[in-house]
Amino acid sequence: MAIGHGIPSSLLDKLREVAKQFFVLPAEEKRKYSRAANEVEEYGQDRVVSEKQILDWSHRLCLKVFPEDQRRLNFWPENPSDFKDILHEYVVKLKGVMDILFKAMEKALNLVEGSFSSQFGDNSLIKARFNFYPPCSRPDMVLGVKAHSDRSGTTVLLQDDEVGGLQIFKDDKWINVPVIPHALVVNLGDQMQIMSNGIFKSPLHRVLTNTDKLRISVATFNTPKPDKEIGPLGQLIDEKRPRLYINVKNFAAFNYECFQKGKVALEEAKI
Ligand SMILES: O=C(O)CCC(=O)C(=O)O
Ligand SMILES: [Fe+2]
Repeated sequence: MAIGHGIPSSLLDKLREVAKQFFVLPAEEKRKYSRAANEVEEYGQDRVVSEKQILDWSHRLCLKVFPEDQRRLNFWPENPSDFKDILHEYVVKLKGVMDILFKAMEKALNLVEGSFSSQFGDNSLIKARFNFYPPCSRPDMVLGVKAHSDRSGTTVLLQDDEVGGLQIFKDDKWINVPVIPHALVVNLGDQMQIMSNGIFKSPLHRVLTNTDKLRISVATFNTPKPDKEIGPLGQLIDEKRPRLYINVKNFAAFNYECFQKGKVALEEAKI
């Protein structure tokens, strides 16, 4: 949980506000931003891959924000009119926070500066995902997001300022993540677990639904460029800590392949 990250509270409030304004628009209006069936970006629900699948109780708007020239601006909401500017301002500031995070993680493990960030490449891929969880009459039956670990390198999450629901799995228990309105939740993803040779963990987490309140969150994922091969840093491999993972390119595709076979990517990447 990061406070003192330097992003003004007023900007975080505005981001949540425009997200809410978009989400409460009529379905017709939101459908303009719907993704194509084979895409994961833009507006929609879980991708349906099987008839037996239980869908998450959420809608999502997923937008590529960096590299800037890869933005698909026609999918960035026109309504509310300040959505685009506020998202841009937020992600520019957040990128700065992400760069500081790399330095802090490198320092924590006594690594040469740039060890992690160079594996991401000069123009790493950053996506913002707006999660909207409508009130749910049967919170005992369905989750807002099923248990998962993030496929990213690093994730920074802006939670709802009032409504909790996020839990992480630690010591065999689900633990509530507290709601601190202007804090950012830093969550490391699978690729950081691999790069750190298992020292940093990519935790399992999930989101509960609730009966009477809408919840909003904005998750921003920083991912190495797909053509970059990532793997455990040489500086973190020695006799006491042998290499735990193979090198992987395009982890998103690797993950999807594993998922199709009913396997877990982090397990498949183990030596
Ligand atoms: O809504 C949240 O608090 C978490 C969402 C999440 O885990 C995700 O988008 O990967
Ligand atoms: Fe997540």
